[in-house]
Amino acid sequence: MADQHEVFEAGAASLAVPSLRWEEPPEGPVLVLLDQTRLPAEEAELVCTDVPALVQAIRTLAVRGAPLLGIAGAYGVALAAARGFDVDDAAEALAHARPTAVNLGYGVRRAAAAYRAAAAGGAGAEAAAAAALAEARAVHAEDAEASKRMAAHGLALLGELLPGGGHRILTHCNTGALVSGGEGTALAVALAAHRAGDLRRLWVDETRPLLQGARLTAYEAARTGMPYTVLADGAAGSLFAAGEVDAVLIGADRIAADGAVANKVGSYPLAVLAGYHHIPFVVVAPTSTVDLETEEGADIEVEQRPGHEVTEFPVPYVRGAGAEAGAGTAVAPLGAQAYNPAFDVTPPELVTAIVTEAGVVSPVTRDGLAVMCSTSRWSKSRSGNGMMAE
Ligand SMILES: CSC[C@H]1O[C@H](OP(=O)(O)O)[C@H](O)[C@@H]1O
Repeated sequence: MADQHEVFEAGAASLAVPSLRWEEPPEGPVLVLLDQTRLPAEEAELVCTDVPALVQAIRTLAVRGAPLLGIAGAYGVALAAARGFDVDDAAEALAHARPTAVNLGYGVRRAAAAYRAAAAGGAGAEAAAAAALAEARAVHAEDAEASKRMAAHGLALLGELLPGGGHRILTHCNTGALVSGGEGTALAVALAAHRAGDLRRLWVDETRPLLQGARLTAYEAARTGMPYTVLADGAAGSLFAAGEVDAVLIGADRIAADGAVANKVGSYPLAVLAGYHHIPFVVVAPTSTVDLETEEGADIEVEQRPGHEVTEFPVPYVRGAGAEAGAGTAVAPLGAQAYNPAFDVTPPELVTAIVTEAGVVSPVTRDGLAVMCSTSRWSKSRSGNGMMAE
């Protein structure tokens, strides 16, 4: 168990244990998750033996982050198939566990399509389950490769936008290895800059209400030796005003065909601040996060989460006492109403560039995104029922 005050040796891996792994103990296959609601105080693992357990883990953000949700969803289908549960029911439950991150449905559909194709081809239950697992592993491996490519494209973009190095990067929420098959999306770019000696400061928005920044990005930054400072979300404006931010790097949960970006709530205000202060606002996401079938930002379903996440300090997320109402420490009067959207949507005109594994789109246009997605290794079928190799 890591002591959250432990100073990790510079250059350590960003995670002590993988964010997720498939295991096949004698009693049957399981999906082992690093429980992100317990970090940074505990590196606790959650063993999922069935789909309801995985759905609950997704809903409570024990496993979270768009790319990792796609990977977890694919393994969830494989788990259902391997344990003889109904794959169609499993796919439905997993795909609807959280509404905004498009990756979740994409990963589920890929594994379910592989299972169904095998079954339709005459494969028995065991072989069809193996096909679903192989597809889940492919989703996992592709995301790891995409993470490497995004880091390289993002580092090159920073070099163009900010010649001279010494970048002061502000980031929001958590977009590192905890959300990826590799080292993440936006945080992987910051880590690449750090390894290149070009990261002067990583400003880490705490990211209320669930504190993915203060808890998770700080955990990853400490482990990798990045020079980081945590700040209250409301303090970001004064950093821009003081000229202390050179670029904003964030992730995404769904990018609409027009380039509108759904990301953790608090991202849109950062985009407005960056625009006002003429600071690059860069989104880093794999093409699996681009949803060409959602025309524009207004069409993106933004997840509304329980009010107690706002009205109670998330002590459960520090002590791991669970995520239900009443488990935290009330900071608002009992019965207070709360507005708690998990995400907001940034219009394309406020986005300087979108970095994907297939390259960089800037300026952000509908055509630019469509071309980018068509050149990536996987291109979404227009029917939206999954991914097809070109
Ligand atoms: C690069 S995906 C990470 C993305 O997911 C986070 O949402 P959540 O913590 O609710 O899963 C946030 O939007 C991050 O940008």
